[in-house]
Amino acid sequence: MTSAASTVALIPAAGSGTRLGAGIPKAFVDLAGRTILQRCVDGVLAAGVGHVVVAVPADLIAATRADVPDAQVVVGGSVRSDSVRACLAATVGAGTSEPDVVLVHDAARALTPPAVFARVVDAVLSGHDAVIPAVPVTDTLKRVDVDGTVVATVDRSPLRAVQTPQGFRPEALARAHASGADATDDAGLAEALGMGVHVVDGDLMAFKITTEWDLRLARMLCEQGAAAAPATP
Ligand SMILES: Nc1ccn([C@@H]2O[C@H](COP(=O)(O)OP(=O)(O)OP(=O)(O)O)[C@@H](O)[C@H]2O)c(=O)n1
Ligand SMILES: C[C@](O)(CO)[C@H](O)COP(=O)(O)O
Repeated sequence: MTSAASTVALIPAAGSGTRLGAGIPKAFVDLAGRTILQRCVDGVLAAGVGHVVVAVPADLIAATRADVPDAQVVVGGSVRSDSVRACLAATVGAGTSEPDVVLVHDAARALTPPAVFARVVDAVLSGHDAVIPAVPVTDTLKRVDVDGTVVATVDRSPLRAVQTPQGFRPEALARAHASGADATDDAGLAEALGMGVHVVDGDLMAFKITTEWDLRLARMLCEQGAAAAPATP
């Protein structure tokens, strides 16, 4: 990552993890001896990010401050976009000196390699307002109706699965979130305003821990010491 640049990472970690079904908020689930959130913050700091802001459920603020003492901790919202806005308000909107780049990174993408951070940050510094990492789609995709009948096979060649960290110039991210709208990712809010969004290569190791299967895979990778090794798409 370009060392002279100042970078802030906003980490939404306030989700409940319904699809994982662990009985506790997903970011606080054990991942081979550390929580998912701790591993995520470890990765963000190892990538050279200067300041980290984490949004968590209100009742886990104190526990999070103990778990990730190097991070600023704020209360998240009821949807992901609200949690990102809570992080934004505590940093970019709080009158502190403005960073060169703001990253938004899911706690649930805990094993993201440093090279992905570097590609995203470098692309923002080279002049893009908004940058996302993405990987090609590898399965055949079909549109299916509510009765379970195939409507069409979709051309997958232009499609990409989008990951985080997503990188922005601070002003661009603030503008994207100004409406208070919700979207599945931050770039979606930028797109809705007509901003250009630049795509760089993601990495399979940046997968999102969403289901029990993902968690098993992440635990195996950590136990094998593979978490720091990049995996190409
Ligand atoms: N109100 C919310 C919802 C989600 N997130 C965060 O956004 C990231 C991506 O969301 P996802 O993986 O879908 O997490 P959950 O919303 O917890 O999962 P689920 O939909 O299965 O409940 C996660 O790091 C999650 O903690 C958040 O900060 N605040
Ligand atoms: C932001 C994201 O990880 C990009 O793929 C994704 O959109 C989060 O979606 P989720 O439904 O909240 O997991």
